[in-house]
Amino acid sequence: MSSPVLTRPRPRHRAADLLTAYLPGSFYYSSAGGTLLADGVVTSVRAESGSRAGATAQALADAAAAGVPEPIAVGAIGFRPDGQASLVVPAVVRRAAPPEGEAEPRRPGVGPVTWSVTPRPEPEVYTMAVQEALDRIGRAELRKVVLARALELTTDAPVAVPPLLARLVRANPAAHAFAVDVTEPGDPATRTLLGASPELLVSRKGDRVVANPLAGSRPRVADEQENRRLIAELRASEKDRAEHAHVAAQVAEVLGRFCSDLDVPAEPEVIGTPTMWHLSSRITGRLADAGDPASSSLALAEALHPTPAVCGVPTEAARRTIAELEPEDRGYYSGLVGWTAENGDGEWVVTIRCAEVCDRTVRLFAGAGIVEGSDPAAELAETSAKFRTLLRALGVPQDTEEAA
Ligand SMILES: C=C(O[C@@H]1C=C(C(=O)O)C=C[C@H]1O)C(=O)O
Repeated sequence: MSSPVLTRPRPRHRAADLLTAYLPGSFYYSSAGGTLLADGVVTSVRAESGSRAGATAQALADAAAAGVPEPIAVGAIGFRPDGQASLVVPAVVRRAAPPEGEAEPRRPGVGPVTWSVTPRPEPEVYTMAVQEALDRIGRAELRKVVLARALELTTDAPVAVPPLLARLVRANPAAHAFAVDVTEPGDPATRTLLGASPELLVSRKGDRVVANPLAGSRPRVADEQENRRLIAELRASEKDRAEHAHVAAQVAEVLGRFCSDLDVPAEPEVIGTPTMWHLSSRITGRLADAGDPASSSLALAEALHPTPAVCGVPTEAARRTIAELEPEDRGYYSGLVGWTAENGDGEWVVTIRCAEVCDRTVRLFAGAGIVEGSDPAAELAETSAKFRTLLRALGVPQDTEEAA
């Protein structure tokens, strides 16, 4: 560890100022709970998969012993257990209230930019994979699997991340917006993972925990009457309710191991983002032993990951199916991103509606849950709709969007 860092007593900042102050290399996170901007590195947490919560707790204890006041760890963990992670104890942490859509600073737009878009794999290959997954579900090899696909966008100049992040936050201040430095050796420039996730994996404050799994979706359209029809259809759809029930049941089962009280809604509700409608279950609980390191926010997040919102049921069969049917490695997509404090409090979200930006290239991922009754063409359309969160922030024209 490097020498202790001097931090002044924490001033209150304006959310808009923290967004303006963000530069690639920093960690930004905002949600309805507040805004956080973290800079500098006291320690990088190095840990093998599965033990990241333990290594992070150790790094936080070391930082506190070295004089860092109220240290936190921030970062992202990839989808695969043996995949990458980027977790640090930052030197300076600034916090502010939640972002407000109106009051955001005016930042220059991203465009006009010409993008070349490459779907990976081709849409027909994706629908064939969905059909293969349906065949496996039909043979009872598994009950649910989430299949994802990627879009690679390239332009002729380096992509500016700060205005892109500002547009994501402005478009949906209630989303869990994030930007994380995930640069790897050999990258030609800083690599940033950024996005606006609607899905809370777990948050913890004292002995209170909240998880908000989503699954079961419809695209959101411009016409309000059609939106009302889509919401009613989603609420009534047996297929979507089954897809959602898998996720809510697994999240409740895992949290139940740590909680003395757990409140699981009997029925999902429908929530909206600017681009999608989702079935949602807000699950709340009280930890049996908040002082147990196994109940820190990151330990809970690792225990929950991967939920069937991004993997499937049973988990191992779904993992194998994903490895066999998805040609692209997911990297950080469908992992977790967030922060954890020394006392165990923190907030982690599912890394979706996101992209990795490096130099002139942007890589987007989106997935859809496949269960008995899924239609390959509808699942392809669902992934296209999910790409829109990022495509709109990038200013990609509608016709290019439709081609995706
Ligand atoms: C996998 C994604 O989203 C997840 C899958 C959903 C679904 O299949 O209905 C809905 C919300 C998310 O839990 C994604 O956005 O890439």
